[in-house]
Amino acid sequence: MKTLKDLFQLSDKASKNLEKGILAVTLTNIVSLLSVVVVVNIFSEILRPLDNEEISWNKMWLMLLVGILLAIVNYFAARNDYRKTYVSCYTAAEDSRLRIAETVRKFPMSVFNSKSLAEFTTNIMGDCASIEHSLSHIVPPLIADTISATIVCICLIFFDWRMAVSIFCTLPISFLIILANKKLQKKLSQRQLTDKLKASEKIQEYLEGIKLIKSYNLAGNKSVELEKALRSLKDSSINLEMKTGVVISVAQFVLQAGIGITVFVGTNLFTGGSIALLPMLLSLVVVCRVYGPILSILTLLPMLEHTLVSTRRIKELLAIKPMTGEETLPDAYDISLENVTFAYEKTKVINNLSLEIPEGKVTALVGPSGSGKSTLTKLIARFWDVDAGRICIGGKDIKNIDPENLMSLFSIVFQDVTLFNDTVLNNIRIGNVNASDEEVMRAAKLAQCDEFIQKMPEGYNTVLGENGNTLSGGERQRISIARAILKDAPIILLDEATAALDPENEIHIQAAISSLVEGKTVIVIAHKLSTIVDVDNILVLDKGELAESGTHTQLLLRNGLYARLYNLQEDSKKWKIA
Ligand SMILES: Nc1ncnc2c1ncn2[C@@H]1O[C@H](COP(=O)(O)OP(=O)(O)OP(=O)(O)O)[C@@H](O)[C@H]1O
Repeated sequence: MKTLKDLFQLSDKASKNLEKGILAVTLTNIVSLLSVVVVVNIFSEILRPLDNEEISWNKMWLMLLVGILLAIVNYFAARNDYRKTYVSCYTAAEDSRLRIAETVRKFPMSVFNSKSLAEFTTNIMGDCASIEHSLSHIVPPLIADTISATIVCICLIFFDWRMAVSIFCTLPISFLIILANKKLQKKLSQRQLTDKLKASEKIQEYLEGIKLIKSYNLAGNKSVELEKALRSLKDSSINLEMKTGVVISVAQFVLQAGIGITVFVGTNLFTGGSIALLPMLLSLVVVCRVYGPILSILTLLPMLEHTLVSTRRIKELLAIKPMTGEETLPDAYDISLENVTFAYEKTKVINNLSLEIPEGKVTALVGPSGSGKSTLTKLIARFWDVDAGRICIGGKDIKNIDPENLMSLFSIVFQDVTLFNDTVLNNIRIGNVNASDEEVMRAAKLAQCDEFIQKMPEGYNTVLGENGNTLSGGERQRISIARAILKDAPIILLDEATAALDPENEIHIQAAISSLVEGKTVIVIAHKLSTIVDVDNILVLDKGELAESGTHTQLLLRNGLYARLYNLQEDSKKWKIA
């Protein structure tokens, strides 16, 4: 019952259609049982001459009319059943998928740390498909069959209670067998779906790491892991099917023993003269017709249990609290951190950090690897919420600003650039979806992209392919800068934009960045300290704390961590590969 409630709660629109669908299936079932009554009545009339009685043609015509009416009702009910059921199942799946996609967008990044991409894909595609299937193929027949079997049972009790008892006496035992195995069924379903998820993760890992696997000759090792996951999935799937199959078969066998009991009881009652031929025949026909829906209930119940796992996973996902905030955006863009502490899991990455980043100036973040530079920029953009302290922009605590609104204040150039399988024009337009073609091209020119884009087969209309694999690292970064220029946000976060580039590309990128940062509040994470010697302010982080701050000259004079890092880099320029 709880499973059904959960399923219905997933989509209001779908559940309304589903109710109509269920009503239609019930009607179809009842019509098909009534048509048996009509046929039996016609036969009993045809057999009358054997008892030297006259056929009642009035009754025959009435039965014929009822038969035609039932056929018409059956046609419309079946049509409605089909339409409403399928509309509702696809609506529910669409609603769930859209709700998940919408909710996922607002999740704090901590959720992505604890859940793999394969898990999200499984939730959005696999679990929703499972709900789709259960709403189209399990729930309507299950409810409708239960209603129609109950109605038949009640009618039969009034018609002849002895026949009713013989028809339904095995039913409670069959249900007990199914219910007694509910726990086992749940365990097996859970295991199979977990194995399915593991297999998806392994396939994704294998495909994503294919370059690495080839270069390190890991094909053997990695495919062993993949094979193991797939074998485990096969085993748990077979286990689930076999054990469920055995339980269902036993329950169905017990139920069908009722046919023999009905024949035995009916014949005895008839030969004993306590039941007429017609009611006895009717009971025998009904036993065959009503067992169809009951057998299907016995099969559908375990399948519904399987859906419960998917429904629960989707409910859990939708229950994750998104980041919220009601305050309006600030008018000023100076950034201040007050005693900020943050840990990804347990280890503190930012430790009681306080600092100021002035508006309209360039501030560089430097420090040894792992000192928390990237983390700090992610906290400023509210990808994560701080554990203690606060971060303010223009005096407003960012925890009180809706993250999506807040994002409009930032243009971010990440180290790894994501490109979509779309035209160059549309890939840049991600910075501002309302920008005209001319505006996109202007941003591309400022970001030094125009030259290489013009050389592409179809210029700005060239489709980049899967993640823009055909572009060089420098070209990807320039596209990313063009996006940021197009967004024209007041705060720029630059994450190592010039790392690992050849000198020519670096000159292009520096020119692109100069266009981007003009008049903005800029935070740049720099590993190449030579690129930031002229910036307004340098913040040196060490183990999540502010070690030093000042201009390049001030910091060199201080002869502390910055001076050490700078001198090390200057020395490393003299290194050669022997
Ligand atoms: N998503 C994450 N989940 C868990 N730990 C993380 C995550 N991202 C970073 N860390 C850890 O937090 C610490 C700080 O990482 P961060 O990337 O902020 O440092 P960084 O100074 O930018 O380093 P680098 O210069 O090498 O990029 C590191 O120990 C890192 O392993």
